[in-house]
Amino acid sequence: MTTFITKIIVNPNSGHKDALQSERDIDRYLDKSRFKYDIVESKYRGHTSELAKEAVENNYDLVIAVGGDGTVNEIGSVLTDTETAMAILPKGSGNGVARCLQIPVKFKKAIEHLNYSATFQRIDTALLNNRPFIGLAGIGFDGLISHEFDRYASRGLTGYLRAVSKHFLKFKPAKFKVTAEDEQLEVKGFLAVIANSDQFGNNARIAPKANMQDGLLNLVIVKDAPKITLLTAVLRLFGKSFDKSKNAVTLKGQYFKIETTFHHAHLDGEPIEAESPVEVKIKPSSLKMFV
Ligand SMILES: Nc1ncnc2c1ncn2[C@@H]1O[C@H](COP(=O)(O)OP(=O)(O)OP(=O)(O)O)[C@@H](O)[C@H]1O
Repeated sequence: MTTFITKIIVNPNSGHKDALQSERDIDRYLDKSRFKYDIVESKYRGHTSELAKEAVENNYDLVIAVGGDGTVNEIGSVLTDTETAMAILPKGSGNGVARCLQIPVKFKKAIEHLNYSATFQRIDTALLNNRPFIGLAGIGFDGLISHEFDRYASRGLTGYLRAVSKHFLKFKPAKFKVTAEDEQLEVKGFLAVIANSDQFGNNARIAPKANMQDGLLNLVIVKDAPKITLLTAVLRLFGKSFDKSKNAVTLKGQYFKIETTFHHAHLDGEPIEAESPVEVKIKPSSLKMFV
C-alpha cells in the first residue's frame, strides 16, 4: 500500500475551537500505515497558508486541512497548480466546501473516509480580482455579514444568525451590471454570489446545481424584493430549490464582470473589500484533492 507523506494543519480558531480533541481523534483513528504525518496548529490568521507553502516546498503528497471554509481557502489557494493534494477534515462552522464534496462532517467518519475510500481527483477553483477562492465568493449583503461575523468571538451558526438579524431589515439593495461571455444583465439586488461549490455551509444551497468539477461558475443575484418575500426564499436555500426562486437570477459561465457600488465582499467566508468592476473567472481542474 502507498504511504502518503502528509502535513496535517489544524486551525484552532475554526468552529467550536476544539483543536485538542481533533488532534486526539486523528492520533487515534487515522491509519498510520497509509499516512506518514506530522501535525501542526496554526498560530495566527494566514499561518495555515505559510504552513501549506512549506509542505509544497518539501514535496509533501498531501495536506489535510482541519477547519472550515476559511482554512480550506488559505490552504487550497497555496496548493492550487501544485502536485500536493488537499484533503479536508471538517471542523468549521459551516463546512460548505466539505459538504459540497460529500465529505462526512462527523469527524471520525471523515477520518475513516480518508483511511478507506478517498481518491485523488481534480477540482476547479476560481479567482475574484485575481484573489483565489475555492467554494464561494459574495458581494453585497453576504459580504457585509462576513465582515460582521468576523468581529464575533464565538463562531458557529448562531453567530451567522446574529449577524444576519442585525443587518437584514435595514439593508438597501444596489444595482449590479453583469457582463458574461455572451450576455449582459442589469439588475437591482441585495447580493451577488459567485458559486463554485453549491452552498454557504450548513447545507444552505444558494446554487444547488453547482459542481466543483464542471469547469463553470454559477453567478446568483438575489433581486430586490420586499424583505418578507425574501424570508420565503431563505427557506428554499435548505430545500435545494433556490435556483427556482423568482427572487433570484442564476447565470452559468467561466467568466463574469460585475459592476456595483457594493464593496463589502468575501472569499469562502473571509471578509475582503472588492473594487468594482469585480472580475471573476474559473480555473478548471486546478486543485488536486484527496476526497
Ligand atoms: N491560530 C489562529 N488564530 C486566529 N485565527 C486563525 C488562526 N488560524 C487560522 N485563523 C483564521 O480563522 C478563521 C476561521 O477559520 P474557518 O473559516 O476555517 O472556520 P469557521 O469560520 O468556523 O468555518 P466556516 O468557514 O466553515 O464557517 C479564518 O479567518 C482563519 O484565517
